[in-house]
Amino acid sequence: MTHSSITVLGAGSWGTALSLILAKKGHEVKLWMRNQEQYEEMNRQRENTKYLPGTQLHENIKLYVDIEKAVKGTDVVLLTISSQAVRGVLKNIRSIITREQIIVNAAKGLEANTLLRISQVVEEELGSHPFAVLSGPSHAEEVSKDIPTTVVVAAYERSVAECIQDLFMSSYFRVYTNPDVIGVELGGALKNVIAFGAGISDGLGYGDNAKAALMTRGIREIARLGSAMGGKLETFAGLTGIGDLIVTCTSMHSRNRRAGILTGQGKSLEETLSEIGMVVEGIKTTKAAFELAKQYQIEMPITEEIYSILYKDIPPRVAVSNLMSRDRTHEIEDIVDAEKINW
Ligand SMILES: NC(=O)C1=CN([C@@H]2O[C@H](COP(=O)(O)OP(=O)(O)OC[C@H]3O[C@@H](n4cnc5c(N)ncnc54)[C@H](OP(=O)(O)O)[C@@H]3O)[C@@H](O)[C@H]2O)C=CC1
Ligand SMILES: O=C(CO)COP(=O)(O)O
Repeated sequence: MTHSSITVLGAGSWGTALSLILAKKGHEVKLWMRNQEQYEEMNRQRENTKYLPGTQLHENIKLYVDIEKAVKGTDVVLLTISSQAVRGVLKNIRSIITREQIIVNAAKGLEANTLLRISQVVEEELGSHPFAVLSGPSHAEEVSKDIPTTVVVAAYERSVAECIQDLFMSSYFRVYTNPDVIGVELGGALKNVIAFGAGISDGLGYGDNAKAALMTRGIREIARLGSAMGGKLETFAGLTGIGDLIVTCTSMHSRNRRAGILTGQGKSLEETLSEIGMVVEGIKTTKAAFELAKQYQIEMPITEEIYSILYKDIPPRVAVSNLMSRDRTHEIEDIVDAEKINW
């Protein structure tokens, strides 16, 4: 196996877990963080006590606060900061990064003020650049314990997708490829909205029926908007769509779901975010998805109600009642013309 050097931008839970996979495979990892205190603490403890406690950092992981030193000369640059931070970080590396370095995005969100996918943000900031996106059902807490996990990598060029597939593949981390960059990006971002909703349902004390309803109707919303925006329907039935939806709607590791639970229990958004203390991508992505639904004229009732809870202070129970009292409809009428169905 040839060994590569990889820059990981963002030492949160995901950046640390992905660094561990790569380091254990013998790659040289340069893990960058912006915070000097975190850098000193992590260097001392060889552990990310804030974002991923309980896992020792592998010796192949070197820590950096100087972004120039972290980015210079590596083969791959992995983005593991929150989606809203990506543009700012890219601006800082614009004059350092070269076209030989593949950018891999692992953040799952949409840029709130522009409604752009991360690949579009990369293109705006760096122009045409080799790019891949890594997504799928993969909680950092489990990956860092070598628990079997599957993900998908999408890129415009097959060689780039396969290069990143080979980079990450291990005995416990299985990587599939997919040419559908738009679908993989949107699946990963939009599932956070539904996971937040699933959490609200749990916080209200509802049961498994309500959760199953949200997940099933939720994936339809994701697929409707995602395909209107250029993603392939099959992608949303895969790891980035239904796969990630299952894991985030059901796992207590999910920050989106946990934030939803606190919201359903009546906590304010401020209280919720301070209690979670980590990035909750679904909050900003809900707003972006709501606006995109309007732009593409796509019906997304669950997303609209979650938007109302978050941005119009509608009580969660009222939002549920709004969903349950919608006009009767056919289950698949948005895909098949109801008049043409053979009863
Ligand atoms: N955790 C997981 O299991 C998974 C997460 N993801 C995705 O990965 C992305 C990161 O999530 P995760 O690691 O969990 O988040 P965390 O909350 O654990 O960490 C976020 C990291 O981003 C850094 N950051 C935030 N803003 C900036 C900025 N402006 N400049 C530089 N660094 C910044 C934080 O640094 P600081 O401490 O200085 O604020 C921190 O290191 C998200 O998009 C998430 O959806 C995807 C799959 C799995
Ligand atoms: O995307 C994830 C797992 O696949 C992480 O989800 P959360 O951000 O909700 O924790």
